[in-house]
Amino acid sequence: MGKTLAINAGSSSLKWQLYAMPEETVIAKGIFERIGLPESISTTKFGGESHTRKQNIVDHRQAVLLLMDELIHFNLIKEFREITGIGHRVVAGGEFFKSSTVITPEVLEEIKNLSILAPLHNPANVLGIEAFQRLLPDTLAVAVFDTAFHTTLPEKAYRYPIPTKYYSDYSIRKYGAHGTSHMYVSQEAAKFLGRPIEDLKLITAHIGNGASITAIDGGKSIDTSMGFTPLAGVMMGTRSGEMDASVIPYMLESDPSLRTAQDVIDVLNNKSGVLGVSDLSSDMRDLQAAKEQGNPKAILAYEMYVDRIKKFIAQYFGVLNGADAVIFTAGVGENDTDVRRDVVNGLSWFGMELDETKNVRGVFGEISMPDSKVKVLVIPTNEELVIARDVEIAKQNK
Ligand SMILES: Nc1ncnc2c1ncn2[C@@H]1O[C@H](COP(=O)(O)OP(=O)(O)O)[C@@H](O)[C@H]1O
Ligand SMILES: CC(=O)OP(=O)(O)O
Ligand SMILES: [Mg+2]
Repeated sequence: MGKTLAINAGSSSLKWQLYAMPEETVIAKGIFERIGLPESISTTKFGGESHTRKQNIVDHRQAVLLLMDELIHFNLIKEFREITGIGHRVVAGGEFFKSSTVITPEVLEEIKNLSILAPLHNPANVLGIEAFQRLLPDTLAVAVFDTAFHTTLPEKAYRYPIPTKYYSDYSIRKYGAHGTSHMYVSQEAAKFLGRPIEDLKLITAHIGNGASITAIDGGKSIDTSMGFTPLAGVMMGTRSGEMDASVIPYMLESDPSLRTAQDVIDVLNNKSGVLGVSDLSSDMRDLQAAKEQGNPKAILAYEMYVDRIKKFIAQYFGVLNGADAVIFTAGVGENDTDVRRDVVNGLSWFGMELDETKNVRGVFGEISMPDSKVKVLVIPTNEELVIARDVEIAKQNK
């Protein structure tokens, strides 16, 4: 019973939804974008209204304080204690957290220790958790891990082909990310197709600022494109994705502005991907606009981006030995009709046939032809709903 707040702290954003539970009614939702950059934007939506404000927000702690002010200001809650549960997205749970967990001081300590596995995300997740602990010290708080859904990966998929001691002594392996989203959209896809998920082979493409592709067999993740950290896999807004590891020491040797391995990783995490190749922006909307104007760097960045997504989907046709459906989700996957068209048409040999008339913005469900061997679906993700549901389970177990 009561109101539950679901917090999805990304590297530069904080998305939130306030729910009446257990009815799962959304009372309000919003997003703080461009945290740490000039002109941060906050948007709050409730009862058909939308309020947007521009202000400088230095970190996730300040975003939490502003969020609580807004909830009171817009009369969405009268006092803080109406919130009886808070769910926090945490990207890396390592091998330690296999499912959602009530946050205790020991749990928070462990989440901090796991920051090496998600350097852009876990520190932001921790700031969000700590800010709420100060404001609502007695409220049930639950951590929901991106990695939990991928704990079903078989060893052949999660191990790297390096000496065994690096796994046994240092836990170096593939952990994946975006698991909450891959799980949610795969379950929604099964409902949409009217088939039990146990009978389905699915490839889910979560393409947002961060992006990952997952192979799901019978509802279980069996391979995924992100790795030890969310740097691996496809090319992303600011991240390189897969590349030859030998480049790392060579960048260090050849560029005098780089002093440590961490400096190189910062370039690969924050200055690469679409931003690095286009020299323009990490945002797909900006890239599309520049591409329309014939900007050659933007065209190359776009072609590389689509190429990497195609290759990972093609790989997972191999891992699964065929698939019933490919699902697009997240900011780019849900909105960018060009990316979907070019990926699907470039994989037509695998049995995907796009229905151009259905491939429009805001579409939900099937965008393939009725007789397409592999269905192509667009399913909006909802990580916040899964988070709120896990808080509800924790409330009931209290
Ligand atoms: N209409 C649109 N067309 C193309 N891309 C879009 C559109 N709307 C959002 N995006 C892309 O979605 C990205 C954000 O996706 P999102 O899933 O919110 O990412 P994250 O959770 O990683 O911050 C933006 O960087 C932008 O590139
Ligand atoms: C793990 C990850 O990349 O998350 P996001 O897409 O929210 O940055
Ligand atoms: Mg996201």
